Amino acid sequence: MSDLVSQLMRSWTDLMDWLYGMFFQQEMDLSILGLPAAGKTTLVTLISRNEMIEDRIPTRGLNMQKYSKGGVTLKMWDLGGQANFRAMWERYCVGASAIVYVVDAADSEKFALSRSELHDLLSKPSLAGIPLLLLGNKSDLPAAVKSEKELAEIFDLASLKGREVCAYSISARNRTNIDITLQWLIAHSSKKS
Ligand SMILES: Nc1nc2c(ncn2[C@@H]2O[C@H](COP(=O)(O)OP(=O)(O)OP(=O)(O)O)[C@@H](O)[C@H]2O)c(=O)[nH]1
Ligand SMILES: [Mg+2]
Repeated sequence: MSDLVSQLMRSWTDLMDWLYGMFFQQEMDLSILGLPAAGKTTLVTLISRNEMIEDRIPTRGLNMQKYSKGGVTLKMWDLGGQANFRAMWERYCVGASAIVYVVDAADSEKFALSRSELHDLLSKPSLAGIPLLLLGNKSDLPAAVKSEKELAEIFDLASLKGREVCAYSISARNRTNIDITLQWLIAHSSKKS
């Protein structure tokens, strides 16, 4: 009986999501950035296809994958992290609803470089005011910094003024905190019809 009730509730929620989507469809462009091997493509593939990719294939240039729920479609622009691709990060962030900056929270040797790339990017006047979500990925690894407060300190997020800023500890591999990540993106991205 309770199975039937929960199934009916799910169908009702799906119907409401679909109806809402028919009338209030919104599309958001998200730029997913970070140093090589931070886990950007892994995360984006998990969100859009619910698949965990194991092969390490560095992104050359960019690729785009979508995720839709209810009336919201997230267009996730996954940009390559190698030095020669970083030059185009700014171009793909202009006009974005939010910037998602992924760091390998277990690779402390790269924190300084990752922080300076983040701050260089966000100092561009063309990107003023765009919300930032910093994701400390690979929380499944023992060496990972898992405290969100510590991540915010390491990446000096307090100095970023004039925009929404948040940090979450996640694991794309273990699917940890992916739900709150999606909630933040949907709630904090500026709305575009
Ligand atoms: N342990 C662990 N490994 C992960 C996690 N997410 C990604 N990885 C691994 O990290 C490596 C790099 O992942 P990618 O998603 O290709 O990294 P990327 O940020 O897209 O890298 P570029 O495209 O080169 O900029 C792969 O071997 C992934 O399997 C995670 O949450 N935990
Ligand atoms: Mg990639």
